Amino acid sequence: MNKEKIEALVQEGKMLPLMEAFYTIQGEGHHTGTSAYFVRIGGCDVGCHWCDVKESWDAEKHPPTVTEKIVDEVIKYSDTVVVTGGEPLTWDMTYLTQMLKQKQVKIHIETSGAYPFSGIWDWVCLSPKKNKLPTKEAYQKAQELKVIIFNKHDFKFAEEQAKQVNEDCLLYLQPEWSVREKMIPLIVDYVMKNPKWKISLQTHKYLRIP
Ligand SMILES: C[S@@+](CC[C@H](N)C(=O)[O-])C[C@H]1O[C@@H](n2cnc3c(N)ncnc32)[C@H](O)[C@@H]1O
Ligand SMILES: Nc1nc2[nH]cc(C(=O)O)c2c(=O)[nH]1
Ligand code: SF4
Ligand SMILES: [Mg+2]
Repeated sequence: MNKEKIEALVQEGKMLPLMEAFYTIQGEGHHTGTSAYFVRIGGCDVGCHWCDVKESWDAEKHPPTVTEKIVDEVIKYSDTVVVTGGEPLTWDMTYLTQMLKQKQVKIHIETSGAYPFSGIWDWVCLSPKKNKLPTKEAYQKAQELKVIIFNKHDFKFAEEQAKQVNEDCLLYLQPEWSVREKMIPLIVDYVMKNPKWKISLQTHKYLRIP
């Protein structure tokens, strides 16, 4: 297939730059501890300095993969998929999620919400970033707000973000991994004083699984 044809299919969401896909345990947030198949799609321009998957940023480094093939792999492993990245909303998620729904898969997304919302989702985990705030639609669709705490100012950012989501949205504070030792005591204290929040830890890193 020539380059133009591939680019056109990627634009339509019929091919996607796939970085990796793996069956594991959801390590973070509301569904922590539950098995799921992860699909990590390359491409992200948000630029978080502490991002733990910087290799995902450049979409050109990840091979355009036929969306049906991604779906065929998912159903071999799990009835639940977590679509992550990179930033999955860089791409049109309509086709991928339609194909997954046809197979009765429960579809979760991990997103910064920074790009136009697309796709049909059973669970939206929104993790807003200061340098590129979520769209209005992302705030409305989020079932879970997961704010990363890198420094003290991030508690204020978390409260501002909590005002934007719908009233049923679950609220999580997650320590940035490299500063976890310093920030966990502050998060513990904050959640005890502000019980609408819960703690989310990257448990897969403690478990040493993908
Ligand atoms: C790698 S991102 C990919 C999905 C999407 N771009 C986003 O940021 O939500 C997946 C999750 O990991 C979180 N994350 C990334 N780097 C982290 C770090 N160093 N410590 C804690 N959480 C991190 C993100 O905030 C997001 O909730
Ligand atoms: N086990 C596991 N759980 C996760 N939850 C969100 C992840 C992500 O990178 O989006 C992630 C991940 O990379 N691994
Ligand atoms: S938005 Fe997500 S993938 Fe993009 S840099 Fe930030 S944490 Fe990494
Ligand atoms: Mg991760």
